[in-house]
Amino acid sequence: MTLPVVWSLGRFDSTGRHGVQASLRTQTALGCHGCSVLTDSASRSLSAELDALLAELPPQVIELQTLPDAKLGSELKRWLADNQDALASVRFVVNLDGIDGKIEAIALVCQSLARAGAELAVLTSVKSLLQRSEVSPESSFEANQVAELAAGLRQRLGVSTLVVSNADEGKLCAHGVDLVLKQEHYLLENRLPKAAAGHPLADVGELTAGLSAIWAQGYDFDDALVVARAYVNGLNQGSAFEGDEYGAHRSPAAAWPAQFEQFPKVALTGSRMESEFGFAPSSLANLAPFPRCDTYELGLYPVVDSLKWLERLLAQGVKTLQLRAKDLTQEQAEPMVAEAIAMGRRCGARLFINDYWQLAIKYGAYGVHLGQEDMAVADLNAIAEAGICLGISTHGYFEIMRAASLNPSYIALGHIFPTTTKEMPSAPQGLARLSQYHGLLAGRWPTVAIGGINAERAPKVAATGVGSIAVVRAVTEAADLRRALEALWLAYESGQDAREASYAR
Ligand SMILES: Cc1ncc(COP(=O)(O)OP(=O)(O)O)c(N)n1
Ligand SMILES: Cc1ncsc1CCOP(=O)(O)O
Ligand SMILES: [Mg+2]
Repeated sequence: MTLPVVWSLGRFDSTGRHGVQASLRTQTALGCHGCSVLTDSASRSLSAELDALLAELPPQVIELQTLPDAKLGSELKRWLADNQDALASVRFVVNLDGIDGKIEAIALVCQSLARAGAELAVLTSVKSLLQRSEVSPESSFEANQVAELAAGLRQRLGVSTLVVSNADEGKLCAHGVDLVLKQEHYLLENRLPKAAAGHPLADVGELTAGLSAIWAQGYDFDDALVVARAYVNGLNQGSAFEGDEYGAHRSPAAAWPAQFEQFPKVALTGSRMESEFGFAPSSLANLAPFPRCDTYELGLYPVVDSLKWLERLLAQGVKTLQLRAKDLTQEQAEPMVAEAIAMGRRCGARLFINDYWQLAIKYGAYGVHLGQEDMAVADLNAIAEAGICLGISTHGYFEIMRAASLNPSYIALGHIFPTTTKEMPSAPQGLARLSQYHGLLAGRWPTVAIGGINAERAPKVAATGVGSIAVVRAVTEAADLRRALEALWLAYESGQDAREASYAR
């Protein structure tokens, strides 16, 4: 196994609790090889050290915890500019809170990185944001003011991504919030535990270290941030106070986050929090709950594009299925959707309608399936009020948490393997990630795996404990439909023990 390499540029802390040593612990716990470069020792040549490290262990991510003094700062800037090509695919994470007052210095370094074409995220706390904007953190301020100041800071620093964390419970809102500003924006909501005496809460330092380690493993930025926040929440929840003791301290049990409660909620467009920050008017404040599916185990789930296929599958006793007819106008789709819903009802099947949610409401479908983009534009209040089940597509941790915030009827996880049925903008998730995702959601929502699944791969998919296997080609391209369904069912049934074990975790 090849470990991703992450560099931390920061200070030495002889207690081992802060600085590069703390980052190293996080990098190791989260599955990376960490390299440490000290920025508080002027006795060495920084560029010679970075040259040697670049030759031997080129990084996927560089974490800048603190900026060196003016002399080493200029040397670092020069080195970054001289190595633009070699650094073009490296991502950078900067902990602005570790950089005392040197806003010009950090802006210079950021601009030099931007020229290298590198992806660059700067993380800071609300307190530090206000201080840098010359607003007293003690004075009262509104969430929308913070969003405005953050937008200004992002521009001043010239960075693609700025994350502002609020860890001061009660100051900004009653909960912890990460405000993420990119070309678009989003808000992560965290339940903040109280700090125990003598055990300060982990915050931006741990978040930058965790983000670096997870981003280095090929996750998209938003997925990496959500997992890093879950890691920090995990440190701050029970585990931080239950680890082994050393001196007067406890060693937090650092590990890949696997508990749903650790993960932040992603605020939905139209949520109360989005409106507090001045982003979108509140429209989902009184969203009725979506119906629960009658089981966590939706079983084999064929997704097809015609009434003919639905008829054949219903005749074979299939009980969960989807009509996915693309690119029709509402008028063209209406008779097909109406008939599909009537057929599903006659056979006592759970029939989901993809995309055409207005028609699903009009004809009283069992359920609707929506993608992430549809979620933002569909009338979710109308779907919930009509009492229609809702399934949501996801493609990684961030989207899973956004879907979960909606409390839908099921969550689909895809695409697991390469597929030719649909052009996918993201990479296949694979079985290991499917297992992690299902582990988070088991016993809370029914899960559905989709993408490239056939009879040969289905037993491995079922072994993850996932509650349903959705297929297109494995059914529509089968030479013998009855046999294909039998093989897929057999594979699904082989996962029964794994499914039961997953609810108990
Ligand atoms: C069970 C299931 N999972 C995912 C999808 C994909 O839905 P969506 O993201 O809306 O994309 P299209 O299917 O509309 O192309 C699905 N249909 N079913
Ligand atoms: C609609 C959809 N959404 C994610 S993958 C997929 C298509 C899956 O098709 P197949 O089972 O033929 O790979
Ligand atoms: Mg769709």
